[in-house]
Order: sequence, then structure tokens, then C-alpha cells
Amino acid sequence: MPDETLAADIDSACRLTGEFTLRSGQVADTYFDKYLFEAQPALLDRVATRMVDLLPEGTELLGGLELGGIPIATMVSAKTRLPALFVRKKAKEYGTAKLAEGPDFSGRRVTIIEDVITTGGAVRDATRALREGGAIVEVVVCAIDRSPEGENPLADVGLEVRAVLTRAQLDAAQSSTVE
Ligand SMILES: O=P(O)(O)OC[C@H]1O[C@H](OP(=O)(O)OP(=O)(O)O)[C@H](O)[C@@H]1O
Ligand SMILES: O=C(O)c1cc(=O)[nH]c(=O)[nH]1
Repeated sequence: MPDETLAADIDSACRLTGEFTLRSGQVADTYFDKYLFEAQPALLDRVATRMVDLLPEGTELLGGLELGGIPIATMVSAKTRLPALFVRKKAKEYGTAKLAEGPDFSGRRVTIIEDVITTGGAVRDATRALREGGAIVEVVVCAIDRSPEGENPLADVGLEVRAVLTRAQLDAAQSSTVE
């Protein structure tokens, strides 16, 4: 069943306005604070439910990206019973010294789970690292895709982006509630 009010509910939970420096160095007047929906179990559950439908067939592992992708991947993992991988930005410098925590992923089909995509930089870095470790990575499923409309920011690394919500959908939901 479609979740008709998801865009409006996510938008009102996590849209912030002001001046924000993004991960990429870009400066934006809008920021989607994903933790404001991830911290609410009902909203996190609704996003994860939509993600389950977007997972490509053959997914063997869910690669949640530090930090914001990890709670989402955990919720999708609980729903699907697919194991999760917790992918750090940088390998740990002691102990197991792993970049991706969880099961062995070499030769396995990993679908990346991310919170927000702006330029795709964080996903690109993780994709390269997982591929270097032998993973098959073809699709990223994200909660919010705020990259420029009509372009795939990850085409250069051959990654398909599947988004629960796009910036355009959030903007439309916002304008329909601000009258
Ligand atoms: O597509 P990009 O231009 O790379 O930007 C999006 C990335 O930036 C944020 O990461 P940040 O390091 O702020 O996030 P965290 O709070 O999840 O650690 C966000 O969670 C994405 O990972
Ligand atoms: O590009 C980013 O760093 C970014 C944008 C955004 O809207 N939300 C977020 O958590 N990160």
C-alpha cells in the first residue's frame, strides 16, 4: 500500500533552513537532518518499509554507511532477514582493523543503504572500498536523494540510485502543507 503522507511527514520532521556546509563542501540553504526521522521509530519503520520494496533481487547483504545509513540498514535487515554490513568511513586502526563490520562480503552482492545523497561522494567512496574487497555493488537505496534532478550522480561508478524520496518530492510535499 502506498504511504501517501511519507514525503510530508519526513519533510516536516527533518527539513532545516539556514546556511549549511555539506559534506562535499557545498553551501546550501536547506539541510535534511536524517537523524530527526531516524530517531523516531515509526518514521524510520516507514522509510525502511519503502526500502524493502526498492531492494534489487539477489541482494545478499545490506551495506549501511556510517553513520546515518546504519540505523536504516539495521531496520531493513530486521524486516528482510538479510544480514547487514556496517561500513565505516575509515577502517578501524586497531582490533580487527575492518572498514566494513559484519560478515565476509567478498564475492557477495551488497546493496548500499544510505540516508542522503547530495553529490554521491560518500557512496562512491564506500562502493570503491567494497569493490576492492571483492563485493559486487550495483545499487544504492537511499532515503533522500537531493542530487540534481534527472542526473545519476553515481553513473561514473556504474551504480544505480533508488530513492525513497527525492528533493523534488520533498519540495512538493512542503509546498502542499505551507499554504
Ligand atoms: O552525497 P554526498 O555529497 O557525499 O553527501 C551526502 C553524505 O553526507 C552526509 O554524510 P555525513 O558525513 O555528514 O554523515 P553522517 O552523519 O551519516 O556520518 C550524508 O549522510 C551522506 O553520507
Ligand atoms: O550533503 C550533505 O552533507 C547532507 C545534506 C543533507 O541534506 N543532509 C545531510 O545529512 N547531509
